[in-house]
Amino acid sequence: MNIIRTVRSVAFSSIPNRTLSTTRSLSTPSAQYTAFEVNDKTGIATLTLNRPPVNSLNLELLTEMRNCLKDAETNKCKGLIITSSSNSVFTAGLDLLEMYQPQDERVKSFWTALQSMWMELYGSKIPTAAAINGHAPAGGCLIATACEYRVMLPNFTIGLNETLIGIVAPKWFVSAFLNVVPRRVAEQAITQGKLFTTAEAHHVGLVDDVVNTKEEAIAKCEQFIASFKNVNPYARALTKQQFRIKELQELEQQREKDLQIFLGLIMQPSVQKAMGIYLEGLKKKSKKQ
Ligand SMILES: CCCCCCCC/C=C\C/C=C/C(=O)SCCNC(=O)CCNC(=O)[C@H](O)C(C)(C)COP(=O)(O)OP(=O)(O)OC[C@H]1O[C@@H](n2cnc3c(N)ncnc32)[C@H](O)[C@@H]1OP(=O)(O)O
Repeated sequence: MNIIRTVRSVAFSSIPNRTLSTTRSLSTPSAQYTAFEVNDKTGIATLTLNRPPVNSLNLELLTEMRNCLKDAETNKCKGLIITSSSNSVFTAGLDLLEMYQPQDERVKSFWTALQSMWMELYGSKIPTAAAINGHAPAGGCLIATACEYRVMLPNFTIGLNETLIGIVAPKWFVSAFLNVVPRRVAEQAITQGKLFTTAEAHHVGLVDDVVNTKEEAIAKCEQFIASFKNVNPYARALTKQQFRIKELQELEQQREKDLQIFLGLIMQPSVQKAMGIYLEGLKKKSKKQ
């Protein structure tokens, strides 16, 4: 597969209009798990998650994502689309191997990188959209709900399934979910660890649209971003901020406490045991396929 490397530090305004090739991707040697392209004509950036087999979010992928998000904003892109290079998985959520029998310093960096990536995405000044072209459990759902718009392909699943693994979705995972579905639906689903099918997710409003192909999904995201073309970007950003500032400030002020709560929970022997069993189940299933 062709891996497109991350574009860094390229002012969108400095990219000339070209008729033949309409996307630009510059490479940086450190981008391993993401492709980041800016469409010369539309100014829309696409961040493609590319960590086979399931785009599980490890420290390095989270760090790359955050860098791409910062670049998109710094370079004044018109909007940002997140999608996956896989045909069946948007992202399998957090890499369980980062949390199972972890090394002390690494697991702290991992959680801190997740907090930073989420704050960057949730608080992004530019319009953000998720083209969900595969399963999006837990951390996958977190990324989708941090965006302003979601479109999903049929017959996949999305939701916060943490309780099924014996862990707890932190408050900021839940608050973003609550932005898009009614409280009653959210409470029931998250306590059950429910993974919604695409059709169910659409029915409850967890995703805005359903389309059949990745290309259509990207086109829908582009339409959503283009819907702001007559809106002043500064006014838009400040208005968005009013909706999101509370969750952002809450996490910013409590980052260390949030980290300690996370460590306290995942380091419990019963949680480690449950995670080990869950991982074993995934591996057995994967071998059978
Ligand atoms: C009071 C407040 C307290 C707050 C405390 C906070 C604590 C909260 C902590 C964490 C929050 C957690 C968030 C998460 O995101 S946890 C991850 C949840 N993800 C999942 O449950 C998804 C698991 N995966 C799947 O269901 C499937 O893999 C799939 C549907 C995504 C894709 O299926 P398929 O294409 O059939 O792939 P395989 O299942 O065969 O998997 C291939 C390969 O990948 C491994 N794998 C899958 N998912 C993960 C993962 N999330 N992490 C690591 N590895 C994963 C799988 O084991 C296979 O490996 P292989 O056998 O070695 O090939």
